[in-house]
Amino acid sequence: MNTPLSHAAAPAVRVLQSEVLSDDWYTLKKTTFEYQRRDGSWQRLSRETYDRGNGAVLLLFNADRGTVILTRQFRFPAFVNGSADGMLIEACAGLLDGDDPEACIRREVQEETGFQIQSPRKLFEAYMSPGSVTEKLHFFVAEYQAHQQTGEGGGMAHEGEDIEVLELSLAEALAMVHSGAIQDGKTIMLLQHAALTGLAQLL
Ligand SMILES: Nc1nc2c(ncn2[C@@H]2O[C@H](COP(=O)(O)OP(=O)(O)O[C@H]3O[C@H](CO)[C@@H](O)[C@H](O)[C@@H]3O)[C@@H](O)[C@H]2O)c(=O)[nH]1
Ligand SMILES: [Mg+2]
Repeated sequence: MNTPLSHAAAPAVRVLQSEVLSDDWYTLKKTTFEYQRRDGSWQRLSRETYDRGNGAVLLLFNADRGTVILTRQFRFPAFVNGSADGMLIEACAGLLDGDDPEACIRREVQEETGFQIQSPRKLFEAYMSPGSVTEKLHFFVAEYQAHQQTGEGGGMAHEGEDIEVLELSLAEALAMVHSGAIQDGKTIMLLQHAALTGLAQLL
């Protein structure tokens, strides 16, 4: 067994050829490259990568009430992969679209939930599906008070968004993770982080 740092130096990669397979919405490429294995030998590989940029996600919470705000919306990829109605419960999230992660998540929270947040706190960053999707997600938390909800949320109807805003206790949300009612990875990560830390210590 090796220590985690035994292959920490940047791996040697020689990109030989890259081909765009689809760029109708975001970009799917097929790239052929040579990778130097740990024993020094070079191996030719081919991988498809779907590049839709990076994203940000935020858990809105109220420590006094013990609650969180989540969203519920139709996700077609989940629908084609076994979700009965395709409706997923998620923390508010969006694609960076050229913004920095904090500006992005402020905008998305406003559009999707109607809340205007004060000071989001960055927790960590994570690759969510690194075998094929390039995306890195920036994780945030922010405390909310009822008076900060200045709009209805719901997302951008002209872009096809139809987002329901839910307020749940953290305990209810965690029970929904265990029952399978919440099946979105980023949301499970944030809820479990909140459970480990405790809502009062999240900020
Ligand atoms: N026309 C078209 N529109 C699309 C397509 N794919 C996405 N959209 C639209 O692009 C917008 C993206 O909305 P955002 O709120 O910015 O992103 P998101 O889909 O919520 O993404 C968040 O969740 C993802 C899934 O967990 C994350 O991957 C992502 O990083 C982010 O956190 C939505 O209006 C959606 O309908 C497509 O193939 N075609
Ligand atoms: Mg979104």
